Amino acid sequence: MLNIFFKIQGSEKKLKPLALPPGPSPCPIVGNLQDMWRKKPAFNWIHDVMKELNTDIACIRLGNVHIIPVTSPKIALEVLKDNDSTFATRPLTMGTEYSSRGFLSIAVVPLGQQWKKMRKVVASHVLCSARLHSLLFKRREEADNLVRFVYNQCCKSGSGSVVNVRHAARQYCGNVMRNMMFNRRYFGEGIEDGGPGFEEEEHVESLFIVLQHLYSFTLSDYLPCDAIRTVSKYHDPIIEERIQQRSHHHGNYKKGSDDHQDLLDALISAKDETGRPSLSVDEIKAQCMDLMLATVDNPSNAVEWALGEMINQPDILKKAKEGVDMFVGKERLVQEYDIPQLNYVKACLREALRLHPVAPFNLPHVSTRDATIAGYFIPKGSHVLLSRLGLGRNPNVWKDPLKFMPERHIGSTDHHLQVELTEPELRFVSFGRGRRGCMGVALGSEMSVILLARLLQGFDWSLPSHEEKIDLAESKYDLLMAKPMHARAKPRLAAELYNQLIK
Ligand code: HEM
Repeated sequence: MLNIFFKIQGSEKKLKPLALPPGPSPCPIVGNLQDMWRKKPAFNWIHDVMKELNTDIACIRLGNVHIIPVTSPKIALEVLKDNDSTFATRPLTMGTEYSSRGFLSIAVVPLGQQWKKMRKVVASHVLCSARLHSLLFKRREEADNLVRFVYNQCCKSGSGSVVNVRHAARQYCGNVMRNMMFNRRYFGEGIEDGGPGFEEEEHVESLFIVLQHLYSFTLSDYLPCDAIRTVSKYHDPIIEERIQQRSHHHGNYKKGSDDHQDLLDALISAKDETGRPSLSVDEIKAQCMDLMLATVDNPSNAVEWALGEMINQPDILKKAKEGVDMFVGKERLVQEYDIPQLNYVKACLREALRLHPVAPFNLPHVSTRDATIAGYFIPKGSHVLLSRLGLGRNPNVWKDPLKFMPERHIGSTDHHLQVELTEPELRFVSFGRGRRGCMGVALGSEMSVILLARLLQGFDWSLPSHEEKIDLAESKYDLLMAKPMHARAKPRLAAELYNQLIK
């Protein structure tokens, strides 16, 4: 059989064949492609196959590529901890090549000099704690705007109004990143009540289309191209204009004035050892796209699911609200400096990230050489997919895995005092770990906690009339809630607190 790798074992120098992980037998040439297409969505088929074979690691052949899904933390750690450097590159796809302008940015770029350079520039100039700290006021503006936007919807009716939580959450994420990156909330005129205009709707919607298709198993390279063009249509003129301005004001652009730089300024003004700009115009454009894509989906999806689950379990909702009231009170709005106190809110978010990940798999990790994982042969070029779904819902790891139970994250061994959203033990995937781990742990955590905490503190949430439960069904095609979550919001703080947000 072709798929067997012979390994010389110890001093005996006996040839011992290592097998590939178990999997459905592949047809010649196309492998398992036909099976997978017949049984869409692909991730369901893959998880069904693994269940049938009773395995936490499998091998699926798509054409000549070995896809290796993994559903146990032990094996996941073997990949991202013990063999991190072997599995640190990404697949080459048309979609990712296009979205990164020819592999110029970070997240989807294969391991190499370009990835290294961009990761270094972004780590030291863009996502460093000094920069994030200096842009706190922008995140605060957007946290206020979120409350204002929801409040304005409530004011339309005395008993509270039904709010589209998905919409509010996604727009908050888009606003935060637009404000931090481009120093603006709106590409166009915006809307009086704090909500998005046409441009912002189109921007955020296009980001989600790109994300949905980046590594999908379907041949959908054309759809994301349109969406990428739409995002670029908004970003690129701002980037070009800013680069021009900065080159005109070169003389006045003092180093000491770093304080008010937004992320775009930070990218433009980054210098290499010789004092020349580190990044080309294309690299800046690609990196802005990359950061925008990386920011919007996880926090908004986690909060939408968390709040839906919490409305269906009022005890949990009450406990989370009481937590915020106890540490923050009702006299002022919750802020980032409160986050260390908000352990129960963070436990709810961890639970949402575990049970309702935004995507079935982590970003793919491709091996740069042959390797052995869980005693199986993993050939060079394999795509290892840590299953966010399989890990987070693994019944050998989690009791009642399908139940939303934030308590499971409180006081567990590695979280004595502080609940964090990170999960380095990979019992579920939140930010991953290792050299391809998420670069936005601090920002992503802050955004998620503030988004949920502001919604909980600012409003009493309940079911829309005539509904007995929030419908927590998943979409047929992915892991999003089948329908955008709608719930009734009623202001619960003094009117002055909301009114002072109205600009
Ligand atoms: C709750 C929010 C977030 C979650 C759950 C999350 C999760 C992840 C995950 C699972 C990965 C892939 C890790 C891997 O390949 O093993 C990743 C990669 C990445 N994330 Fe995040 N992320 C979040 C927010 C952010 C934010 C706000 C930023 C930046 C503004 C960001 C920037 C990145 C980048 C640049 C990568 C690619 C790293 C690389 O390939 O070298 N993320 N993130």
